[in-house]
Amino acid sequence: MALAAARRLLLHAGSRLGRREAVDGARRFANKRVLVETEGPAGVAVMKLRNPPVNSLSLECLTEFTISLEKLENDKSIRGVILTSECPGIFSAGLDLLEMYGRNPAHYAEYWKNVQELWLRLYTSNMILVSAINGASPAGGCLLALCCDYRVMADNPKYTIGLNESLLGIVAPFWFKDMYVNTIGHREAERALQLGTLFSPAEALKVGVVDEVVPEDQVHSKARSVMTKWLAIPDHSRQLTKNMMRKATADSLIKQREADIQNFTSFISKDSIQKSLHMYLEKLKQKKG
Ligand SMILES: CCCCC/C=C\C/C=C\CCC/C=C/C(=O)SCCNC(=O)CCNC(=O)[C@H](O)C(C)(C)COP(=O)(O)OP(=O)(O)OC[C@H]1O[C@@H](n2cnc3c(N)ncnc32)[C@H](O)[C@@H]1OP(=O)(O)O
Repeated sequence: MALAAARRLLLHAGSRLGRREAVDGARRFANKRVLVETEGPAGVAVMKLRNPPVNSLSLECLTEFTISLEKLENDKSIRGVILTSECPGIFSAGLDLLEMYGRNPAHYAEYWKNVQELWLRLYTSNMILVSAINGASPAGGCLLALCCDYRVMADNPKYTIGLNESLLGIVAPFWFKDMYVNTIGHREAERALQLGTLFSPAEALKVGVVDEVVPEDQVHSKARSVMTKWLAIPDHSRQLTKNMMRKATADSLIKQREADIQNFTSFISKDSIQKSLHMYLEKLKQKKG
């Protein structure tokens, strides 16, 4: 209930801000953790995640992201979205570990419902989505990129991308796995999921996790030029084709959303899984020295 009220408030605040910030035909609206600007080719919005330090997908961030996407979907002048990050060196650190550790089952269920919601919206969006991956992109960060129609990644060997859940002692759910298989094929996905592989940009390009790797200072211009190419395709034929390619994967979650929430909740609540997450969080802390 509280979340629904927050959602209404944010939608309202976002539209007021959108009007107030209109300058020279470029428009912007912002929630605390997501900034949306329309710039560049007509009909294109740039969506920037800004949840420092690492753009982890906290419940608030997921909610704001979903609302921003909903607003763009409802704006018939917007045909494409470039998804990127405002946090230096990080695209997104994925799901927020603190939402999955040390909480109660009701919280886990609420969190997972919102993860599902964002995924379904992104994966089935009618808009053209291009990701400009300008930093590290593990697990849920990789998931965001995989939802896009095209992925451009910065050529910086410090940045890695992949579904690394197994390294945390957790398991990517079937719909993460399905999307990975759809993108890189069964054998590569099987290996990468079991090993929790985080690919360098060059490796990611080789296996097909990303479509293009460009020098870091060209990620945004390349994403824009890719977008221009995709915009040249009639919307109706592109959208019907996208739907044909993605519907079965999305439907398999839609058919069992409740069961999936329950699976997640009981899995993540297990002592052994909480212990693994604790160890992983400690490792992240120790890394700092
Ligand atoms: C058959 C049964 C199946 C049942 C299955 C059912 C359901 C499925 C169950 C579970 C599915 C869960 C799916 C999970 C998906 C995820 O996305 S999990 C998150 C994975 N993310 C990561 O592994 C990334 C971890 N972070 C890093 O590697 C690094 O932080 C970095 C992103 C590379 C950035 O490095 P750096 O710039 O050096 O920053 P720091 O490491 O110092 O981090 C800064 C602070 O941020 C905190 N942090 C980092 N990542 C996260 C995160 N994901 N969530 C929350 N917080 C994070 C980090 O701890 C630092 O905090 P402090 O400053 O120390 O407080």
